[in-house]
Amino acid sequence: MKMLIHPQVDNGTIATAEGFTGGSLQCQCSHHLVEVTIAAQTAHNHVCGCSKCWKPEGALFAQIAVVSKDKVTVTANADKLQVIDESAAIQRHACKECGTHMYGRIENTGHPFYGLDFVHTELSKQQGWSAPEFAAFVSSIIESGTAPEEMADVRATLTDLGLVPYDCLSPVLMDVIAAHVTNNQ
Ligand SMILES: N[C@@H](CCC(=O)N[C@@H](CS)C(=O)NCC(=O)O)C(=O)O
Ligand SMILES: [Zn+2]
Ligand SMILES: [Zn+2]
Repeated sequence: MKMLIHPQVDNGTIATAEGFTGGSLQCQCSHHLVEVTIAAQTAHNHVCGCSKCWKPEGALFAQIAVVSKDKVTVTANADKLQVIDESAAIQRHACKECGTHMYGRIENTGHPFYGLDFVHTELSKQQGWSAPEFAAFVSSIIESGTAPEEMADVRATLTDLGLVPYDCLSPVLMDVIAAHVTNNQ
């Protein structure tokens, strides 16, 4: 049975636009919206099944990509942002009013992904952001209430959508982490 994964991928993904140089993200408030401007194309876009990443209402997965933190600026209503868990590796800055996560930043300079921010490009009106490539932390959706019996359908749906399911990150990103650990011993 086909499962609903996330509105950005359920009906096919929007292709990456060549020459795309960024845009802005808005939170879901009806007024005084938090706005984050991203002055670059994103990379490693994927859907994430972990319990910590923000998902729109009803979605099984989050949609998330990375971009250099130097390219990320809060351009409106920054006072509405708060870090939801100071102890997490990814400091997720969320709107206090609507709960939308606007960007996640790694502050630990020794982290393999230090320098990258995590952003939900579904919050942008612009089209052409890097397209989702894979599915991460698939088994983790069980921690948010999906029955283990449904996992075969979830994995088959992801595969049909061209999003290879992984239970951690993609091999390319796992290699980045392993190389970082090795080079810092
Ligand atoms: N099974 C856990 C996995 C959480 C997890 O490790 N998430 C990954 C992908 S976003 C991560 O890198 N987390 C770091 C963090 O949340 O700071 C859950 O669902 O809560
Ligand atoms: Zn908001
Ligand atoms: Zn996640």
